Amino acid sequence: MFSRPTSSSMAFPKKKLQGLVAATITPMTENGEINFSVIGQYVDYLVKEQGVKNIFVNGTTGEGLSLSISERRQVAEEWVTKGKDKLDQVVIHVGALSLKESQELAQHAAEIGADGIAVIAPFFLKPWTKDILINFLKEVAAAAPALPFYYYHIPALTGVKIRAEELLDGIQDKIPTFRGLKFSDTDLLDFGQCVDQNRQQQFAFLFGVDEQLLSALVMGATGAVGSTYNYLGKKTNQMLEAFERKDLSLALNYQFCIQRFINFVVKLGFGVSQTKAIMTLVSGIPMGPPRLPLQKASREFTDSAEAKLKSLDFLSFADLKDGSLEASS
Ligand SMILES: CC(=O)N[C@@H]([C@@H](O)[C@H](O)[C@H](O)CO)[C@@H](O)CC(=O)C(=O)O
Repeated sequence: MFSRPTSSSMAFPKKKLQGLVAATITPMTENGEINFSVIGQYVDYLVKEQGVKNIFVNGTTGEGLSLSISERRQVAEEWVTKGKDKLDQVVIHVGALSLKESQELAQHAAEIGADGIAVIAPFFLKPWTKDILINFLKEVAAAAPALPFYYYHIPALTGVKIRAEELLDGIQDKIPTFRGLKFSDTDLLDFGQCVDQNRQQQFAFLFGVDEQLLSALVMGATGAVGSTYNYLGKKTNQMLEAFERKDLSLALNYQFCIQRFINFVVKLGFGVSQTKAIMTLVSGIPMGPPRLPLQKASREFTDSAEAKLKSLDFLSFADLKDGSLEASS
């Protein structure tokens, strides 16, 4: 299944991770098994229909922490294999409660030729200080010494509230492979200070709250990782282009439009299950149900989301593929 040279013999990718990064969904069958058969089609959809060429695998959206270690390895391999010569970068989230498991996944990511690894803070027995968290991350990063390392900051889910700004202070002395931050939090003071205090570094600052991306771009975000880029990648890329051209008014129009959709679904109850249902609807690729403890999105949710997407002109009726509703009944 491995189709790329091993990373131990490769230098870091020359290009900094930037632009949109889709936090991939892990497609599943109705029986709850991973549906590897649609991943090739999923890659093509992201690249051709959404203009998204970077992915973040086995993260929150990918239900990475709900998969077994063996499943995580297989999912990572499938994305790397199917993304070869099509995707720019494949970053694998290898965070786990067990340091050993995290190291095993990091090493595996290097072996299969992934472009980077990311790690969340362990969230059951938690690190309570910056130094302890750094020690954990350092041990994981050391298992893949040739891969760029990203810290995945998502305090609302991990419960680890150590500020990213504090963590980044001197981080490369401890973790030489550190290349950036995936910041999934709404604290723009913390995010802005991460950028401001590390201007001399070439770090990637990847923002993870899709509905607030424009504000983060103003603060210096160099890219974004998120669930909505699976199906709103094209729209968000238009916002990025407007921002690049310094057409802030147009960029704001795009952001507001995206916010209208996210605001609508958040009020209905929005999470990974709903992301699976929306992606099935928009792409026509069956994403299947989520794994317990998550519950499948209701038919009512999907119908409302579909109506909203149409009213915002995010898809024409022709964009809806046959059978696209099957996973949301
Ligand atoms: C809590 C959560 O799932 N946040 C999403 C966002 O993309 C989020 O779905 C979006 O901003 C809508 O609220 C991402 O930050 C998660 C992510 O990047 C991942 O799946 O690893």
